[in-house]
Amino acid sequence: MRRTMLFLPGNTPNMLINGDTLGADTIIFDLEDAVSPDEKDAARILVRNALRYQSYPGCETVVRINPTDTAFWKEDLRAVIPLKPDVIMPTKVNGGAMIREVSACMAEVERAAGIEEGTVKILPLIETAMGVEKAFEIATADARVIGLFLGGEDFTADLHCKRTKEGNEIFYARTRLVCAARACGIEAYDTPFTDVEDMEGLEKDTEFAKSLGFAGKAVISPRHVDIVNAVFSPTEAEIAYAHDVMDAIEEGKRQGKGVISLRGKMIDAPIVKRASQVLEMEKAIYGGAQYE
Ligand SMILES: CC(C)(COP(=O)(O)OP(=O)(O)OC[C@H]1O[C@@H](n2cnc3c(N)ncnc32)[C@H](O)[C@@H]1OP(=O)(O)O)[C@@H](O)C(=O)NCCC(=O)NCCSC(=O)C[C@@](O)(CC(=O)O)C(=O)O
Ligand SMILES: [Mg+2]
Repeated sequence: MRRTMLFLPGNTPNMLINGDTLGADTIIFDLEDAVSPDEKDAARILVRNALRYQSYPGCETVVRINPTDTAFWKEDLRAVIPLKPDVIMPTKVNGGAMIREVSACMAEVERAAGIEEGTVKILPLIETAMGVEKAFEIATADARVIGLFLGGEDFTADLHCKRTKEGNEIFYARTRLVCAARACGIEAYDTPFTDVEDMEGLEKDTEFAKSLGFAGKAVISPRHVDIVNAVFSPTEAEIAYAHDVMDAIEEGKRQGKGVISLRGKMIDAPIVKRASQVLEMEKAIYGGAQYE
């Protein structure tokens, strides 16, 4: 479950220290664009120490590394992989070859550190026109890939267009990523909403991302966590309905029927599939059935 993925700039110790207490499902230690080139070494040491000395219970840990055309990315991997973050996020990913290159370097570091090869996963950040066009190739490039993550700011810069709150300019990229990810049985995660003060805009943007099929969204501020978590969590009514669907389908089975009706609406296999997804989320969030 990755409803919210909170970015923590790697060079800000106060943000790294309490990252897991802010309610996000995932925290992303950033060594890339939130860190200026002359702070890269310091940030790498800080993130390494955070992974070594802090524990982040209940939070997935991701490290966002620098692009493969920089002098930094291999150093990033050598510094953090021995501390076993859950996931590495390569940046400006524009094809499957880049993922294989990162994965090969990760394997080298894993072997040297005595860690089973393949332990640390990959969540590619797709934020170029080429990356969007090659989304499926990226998703299938390596067994470590666990999802696709859209970066709207760099993507619109690459398109030479303005990023707007309405998001028409990223609509194609959003749907393309969701479709490529789901075609491979993995999930897509949406770009952050960058206006820290606009909670109404955040909620609208998050609702829209969810309606397209995204499983979660990045956030840059702890103030955004509750809204994004709420949007990506099933409501009480959705959970109650999912239980009713399961009860109804069981009753239908007893009566030898594949299709039944619940409060005047047809219930068949896709509806049952969606209901079971809601119940899985209920279990993941509440540790069991919350409403029966
Ligand atoms: C935005 C802002 C400067 C606002 O600052 P403000 O000072 O106004 O925030 P306030 O709300 O006043 O802070 C109140 C208290 O919360 C603490 N606090 C704030 N943020 C926190 C946080 N993230 N984690 C933990 N703690 C936090 C703060 O330390 C303070 O604590 P305290 O002093 O104790 O009261 C700040 O949030 C921030 O730096 N965010 C992270 C930015 C970042 O990582 N960007 C890179 C990743 S995105 C990216 O790269 C996108 C992409 O890759 C993809 C694409 O393409 O889309 C691209 O290409 O663009
Ligand atoms: Mg970016």
